[in-house]
This record gives sequence, structure tokens and C-alpha cells, in this order.
Amino acid sequence: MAGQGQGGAGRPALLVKIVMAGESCVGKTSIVRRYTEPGSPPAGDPTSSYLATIGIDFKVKPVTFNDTRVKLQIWDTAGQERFHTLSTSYFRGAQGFVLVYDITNLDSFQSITSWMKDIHEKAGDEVDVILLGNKCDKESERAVPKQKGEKLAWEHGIPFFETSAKDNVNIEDAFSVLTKEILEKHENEAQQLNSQIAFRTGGE
Ligand SMILES: Nc1nc2c(ncn2[C@@H]2O[C@H](COP(=O)(O)OP(=O)(O)OP(=O)(O)O)[C@@H](O)[C@H]2O)c(=O)[nH]1
Repeated sequence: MAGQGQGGAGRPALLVKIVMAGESCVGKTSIVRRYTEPGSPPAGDPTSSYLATIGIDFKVKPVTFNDTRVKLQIWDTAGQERFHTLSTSYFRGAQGFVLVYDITNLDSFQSITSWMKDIHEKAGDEVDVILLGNKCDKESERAVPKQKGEKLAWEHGIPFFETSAKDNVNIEDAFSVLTKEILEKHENEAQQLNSQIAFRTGGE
């Protein structure tokens, strides 16, 4: 776990770093905004146009799972992915990745395998990844069948959702599943550490 966030009353919140990954324009910023600012205008709304941010930006979302307070720090790129220049520091220290493609854009789906490779090379094999096929509200423009997304996720052993940042479909669920996986891993690590300590100290 990255460390401890600022706590209010009681125990401090755990700080979890999640990184958005995937090609430009697949909807990463819209997904983050939908999740962290529920009142913001929906993506795909002609009256709303999200500016591609400059540099690396992150948003914080406080959540609670089984009495554990967590601060999700969600890092979003600003189009640097176009040039494949995402630096190692962007990946470093992340516990989770939200890997996004656009169901209306076959190229964005075909790039997922190289994104997976990049993530594991730069962040290690232990990180949790979730695959999202975004813009599922655009059924008439679909270029990637849902089964293809499911199959790819299955091959990589990761959860999969089709999402719509525009219609708020599966956004909350996707982040919940990823956060739970990260916390479970963290709990296992803590338990292992405790049992090692108990073993070394003769169970004291
Ligand atoms: N219909 C529809 N449009 C979406 C959805 N999500 C995002 N968009 C639109 O897709 C475009 C790109 O969205 P962004 O959120 O900027 O995509 P991004 O991946 O962050 O792009 P970069 O900032 O270039 O990295 C915008 O015009 C959004 O309004 C969605 O679920 N449905």
C-alpha cells in the first residue's frame, strides 16, 4: 500500500494509487470525472467538452470498504499516451490500473495488449488491472464485440466491464471491484507478514 492518507477522526485512511491507461480519447478523463464528481455534466453531451488536460493530474475519492477508509488517488494522463511517452514515475507506486478502450474504436482495443505489457514492465506483475470497454451507449457504432473484451480479460485473468461515462453505466462497480481486489491483496500481505512474525517469535 502506498501509505496513509490524512485521516479524520479514528484511523487514518489508506492511500491507494490507481492509474488510468489506454489510448487517447477512449474516455479516461470522463470516467474519472463521472466517478469523482458525480454532479459534473455527462461525457458525450454536446454542451460539455472536456479539455484534454496538460500534464499529469490526479483526483481523490474517499471510499469505505468493510470499515476500512480508503483514499483513492486516481491519476489521469493528458494525452501523452498519444506519443507513448508516459514516464515510469506515472506508473511507479500504483496498486491498480484502469485500462480503457473504446468499443467504437478497434485500434484502441488492439492496443490493449501492448498497454498490459507496458504496465507489467513498469509497475510489476503484482498490480491489479481492470479492463473497461467504454462508450457502450454507442451500440450502433460498436466495432468491438463484447465477447472479444471478455475473452481478452479472461486471458489476462482480470475483471472486465463495459461502461458508459455518458450514461453512468458500471463506473461505480468497476472502481469497487478494483479497490476490493487491491484491499484483499493488501490484507493477505498483512496476514502473511503477521504469521511470519508469529512464526519467528514463536507465536507471541
Ligand atoms: N458517447 C460517449 N462519449 C464519451 C464517453 N466517454 C467519453 N466520451 C467522449 O469521448 C471524448 C474523449 O473523452 P475523454 O474523457 O477526453 O478521453 P481521454 O481518454 O481522457 O482522452 P485524452 O485526454 O486525450 O487522454 C469526449 O468527447 C467525451 O465526451 C461515453 O461513455 N459515451
